[in-house]
Amino acid sequence: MDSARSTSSATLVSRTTAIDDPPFAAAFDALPSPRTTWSAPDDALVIGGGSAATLTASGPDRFAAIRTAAEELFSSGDVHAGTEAARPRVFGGFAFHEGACAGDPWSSFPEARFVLPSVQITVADNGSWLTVTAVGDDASAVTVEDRLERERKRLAELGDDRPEEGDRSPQPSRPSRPGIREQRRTTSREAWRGSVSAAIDRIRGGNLRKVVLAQALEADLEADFPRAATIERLAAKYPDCHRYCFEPDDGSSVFFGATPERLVSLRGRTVETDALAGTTGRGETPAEDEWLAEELLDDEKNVHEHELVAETVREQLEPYAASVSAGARRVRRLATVQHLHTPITAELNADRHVLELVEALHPTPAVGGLPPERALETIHETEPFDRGWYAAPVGWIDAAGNGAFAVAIRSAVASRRRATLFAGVGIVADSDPDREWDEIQLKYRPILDELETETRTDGAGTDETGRDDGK
Ligand SMILES: C=C(O[C@@H]1C=C(C(=O)O)C=C[C@H]1O)C(=O)O
Repeated sequence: MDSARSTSSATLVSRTTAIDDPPFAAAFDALPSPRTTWSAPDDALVIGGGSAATLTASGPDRFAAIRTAAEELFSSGDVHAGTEAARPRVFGGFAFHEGACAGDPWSSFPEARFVLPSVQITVADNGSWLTVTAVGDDASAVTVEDRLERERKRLAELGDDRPEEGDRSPQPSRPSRPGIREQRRTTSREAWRGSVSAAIDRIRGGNLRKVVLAQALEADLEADFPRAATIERLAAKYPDCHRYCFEPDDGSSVFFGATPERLVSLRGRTVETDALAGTTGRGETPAEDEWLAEELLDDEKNVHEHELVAETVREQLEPYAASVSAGARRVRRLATVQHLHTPITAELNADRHVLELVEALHPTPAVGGLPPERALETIHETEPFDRGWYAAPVGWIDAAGNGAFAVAIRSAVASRRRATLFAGVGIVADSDPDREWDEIQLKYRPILDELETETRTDGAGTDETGRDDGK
């Protein structure tokens, strides 16, 4: 049954104060669960803790249900945000499809869940801010302002532990990477070849144009998974990506990642989105990188795979838009892979809520396929694991219905001693199962590099495939 549940009932009270730049890991560790972090190249860094209100929903109507619940939550408010970046926003995400959160490691993740943090740290271009928010009959300006002052003092004490400039005394080091004791794949190389061939048969049979097939990799960790340190390292390594982390209510695990793919951002009537599909590796040298990029731009199979996405995104936006325009196709270079990328912008023909666009666009053929129903059927029949929030929309919504959503790829769920990683590839008629297998290994690298004790520098994935060829 579909459901929408909100723990909010009455007024929202929110107060913000300017603070010194907080030490990320100490601030993250000091906040209560459920914690959220969000940062993007054109967005402030947010670290949220606790919940002033939680919106959850399930079933096919989960997008509309969250929208209604968010509109209700934001319908009345006593807000002194001080700066735009610290205005009340709910942060969260959706399951890839209905029923995707049934099994491990997703059982604590609802099919849609957004949290209005009770304490939020915002690091924006114009400084750092601390916000306290409460919702409900007993929320009052006095109690929120009291709490703000207490949280400010607590945070300032964390900041006191930082070295003075020029202080050369030994500093506590970041927790190191946990190390991997054992890895298990959901899909053997043989099973993969079989699934890709079957998908290609469907495509050649005319039923399907493209399908994105994914795998999961379960890693048992040698030491506890260091949440804050991992998020910090991903932020340093992937400054051009959307970085996200979401804890379920019980804080028992965390879904996190650094994705190059924006699903949609809406500000007023201006929409920005990306078509991102078609992949090659990184070279050993700048010249080799260039050569691989040129080859990718000219490669018929990758360009076809990419154009299916770009065309579909444009078509899906058209009913909502006064104008849609696409930039030139280019190559997006990341630490371990390079992708074909087309930036797409649109002006809407009427005021819309960002979740209307999220629902219209998800899943794009970059993570689902074409036609969507056939692709989803193929995914269901093929993948032996639950996608959960992998490859689904994650982001934020504000009171005006603006928002920013990313596609949650290059991601994993980690509990104390276990991480489950996800990666997928687009299959078209002339895909080669072994090359697609190799591409999946490259797409695990951003997360795997944060779990293994030794970081490799070549980015080619040979170590991983060499140790375990998936048989
Ligand atoms: C599905 C993933 O990536 C998607 C698939 C791509 C491809 O097939 O070339 C490229 C980028 C993403 O749109 C993933 O990383 O898990």
